[in-house]
Amino acid sequence: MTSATQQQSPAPLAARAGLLRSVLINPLGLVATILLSIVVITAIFAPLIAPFAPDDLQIFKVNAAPGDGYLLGGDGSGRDIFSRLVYGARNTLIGALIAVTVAAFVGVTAGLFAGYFGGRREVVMSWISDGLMSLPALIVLLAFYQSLGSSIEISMLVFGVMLAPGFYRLTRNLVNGVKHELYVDAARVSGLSDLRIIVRHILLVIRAPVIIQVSVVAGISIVIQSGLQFLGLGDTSIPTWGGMLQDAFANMFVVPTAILWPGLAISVTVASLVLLANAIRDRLQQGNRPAAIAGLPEAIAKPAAGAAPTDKDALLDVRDLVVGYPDKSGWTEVVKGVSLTLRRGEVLGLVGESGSGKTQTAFAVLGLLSTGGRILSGSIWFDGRDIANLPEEEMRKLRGKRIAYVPQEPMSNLDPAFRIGYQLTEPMVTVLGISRAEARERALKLLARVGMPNPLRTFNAYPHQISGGMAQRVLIARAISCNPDLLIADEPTTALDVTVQAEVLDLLRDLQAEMDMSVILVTHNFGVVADICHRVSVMKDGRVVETNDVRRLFAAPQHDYTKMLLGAVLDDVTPRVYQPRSGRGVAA
Ligand SMILES: Nc1ncnc2c1ncn2[C@@H]1O[C@H](COP(=O)(O)OP(=O)(O)OP(=O)(O)O)[C@@H](O)[C@H]1O
Repeated sequence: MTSATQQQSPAPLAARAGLLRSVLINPLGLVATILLSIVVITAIFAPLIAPFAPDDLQIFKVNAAPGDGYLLGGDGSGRDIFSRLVYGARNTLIGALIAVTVAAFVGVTAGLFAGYFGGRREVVMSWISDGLMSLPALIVLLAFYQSLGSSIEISMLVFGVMLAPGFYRLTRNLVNGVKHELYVDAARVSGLSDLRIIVRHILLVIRAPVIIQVSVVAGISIVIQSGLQFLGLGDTSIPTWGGMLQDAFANMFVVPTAILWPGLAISVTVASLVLLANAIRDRLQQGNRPAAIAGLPEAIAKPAAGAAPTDKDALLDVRDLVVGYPDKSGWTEVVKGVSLTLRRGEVLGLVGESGSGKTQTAFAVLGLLSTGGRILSGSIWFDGRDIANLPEEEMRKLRGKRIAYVPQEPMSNLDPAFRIGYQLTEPMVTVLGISRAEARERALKLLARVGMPNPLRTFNAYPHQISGGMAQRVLIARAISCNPDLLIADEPTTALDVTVQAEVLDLLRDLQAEMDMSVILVTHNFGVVADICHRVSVMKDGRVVETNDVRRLFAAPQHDYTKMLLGAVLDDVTPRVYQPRSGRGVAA
């Protein structure tokens, strides 16, 4: 299934290509990119742009005013400030580039290997990193300056090593977060070498925060480098922004404006680097939403509300629901005009082959479509109110309290950091507004009700201390804890073994009858449908091809696709047909 809880896999190539475009759509990102491009182009083409050589002295132009032969005026030695600024960009950027390259190369390489292999390698590298971090960088730079001379390149090289621990820690933590992902295990199983896994599967996934760090560290390097040069610690024969600041400062009372230009160049460059980092971060926080969304016409996303259903017994009435995701050419419809009705106390099975749109229909009702997904048209009437495209704040009030959800993967839906008890009581305290003590009492009763042999032990356990079947029971307990009117269960037994599947289905059936809940059960298993559902809708290619009572559907399927599905299943399996407790169900 395609669900919000599915394992994340590396971003697709299209999304990666979209990063630059999305950064440029962000106004701050665009401004930062333009400014940085100007600085970089200036640095690269300095000899073509600068009208004079940086050390060209003209005795008559000492402290010349702007425009008097020199665009930005002359400095105290009669050199062109503009030309020195242009060449200064080149030297300053080279210094920053050295520091960033060394820091990123050393830090990221060490972080990748320490994070991936762990053990003693990680311990030793972490010691070195901690040791470097404990040194005062400026003092170390001054010491190196004393022993190795005035080369700013060497200073920046040393500074790069001092900055490497920042990259190391970031990379190591990121690698620790992804190295146990299933796709990394799959790469290992398929026989790829560690080096190839690190480069192809890990570095690629963690690259974004590293890029942000590069941007920030480049800014810091420019500031530190300029600071050192301002203090006179650098080769004064080379034009740099820091060196120009020093010259202008010494001459400040004669030409006060001269300090403005290098100051402005440093500030604009550093600010652009920081803004660029922010724009990348903003983009990453949005997820992989394609840039195409922003350009799509709003009108397409407005659903037609239609009239409210007249059947008072209908709790949910989905009409002509169309769900789409943006792609390069517009919208791809994954649900294409689905209509469903669910009466109070009824269990409706939603069946169909993989990719037929069952989960997307269920998620549209829950208001939980993945990033970019929209209800393009149609309506979802829930208890007399159209909830299609309801604001998230309103939807949140419904979810949990009136509409609950049981997912397919129980383990990945429990937070490993919190005890089961907390995860059960939290929604009750928030949604029902009851006290913690009351919620605890209810949670223990619920755990007993869903068949936990020792409710108190489960209440105090962490998710890793219980089995998959127990976790699914916990999630069912959590889903029903606020007495919802509608329960949406998305293949709730698929991840469980066969005996546990039957127990969980029995539990769901009993709870549904006890609480007279309406249930939508998403499944591709006709055995499950026969076991628990009153009615069933069969989906194919985003459409409902047939809706019928379970018995009638099994006895006389109308649509060829239903016949084909049933033919495929019933060859081998005899389903347990549901014995209803209320009059609404299907007679066996
Ligand atoms: N985030 C998404 N972006 C684009 N398309 C998506 C997205 N999520 C799902 N789809 C597409 O929607 C279609 C329906 O998916 P859905 O998850 O509803 O299928 P399903 O019937 O529940 O399948 P399964 O039984 O395998 O869970 C599929 O073609 C899928 O590729």
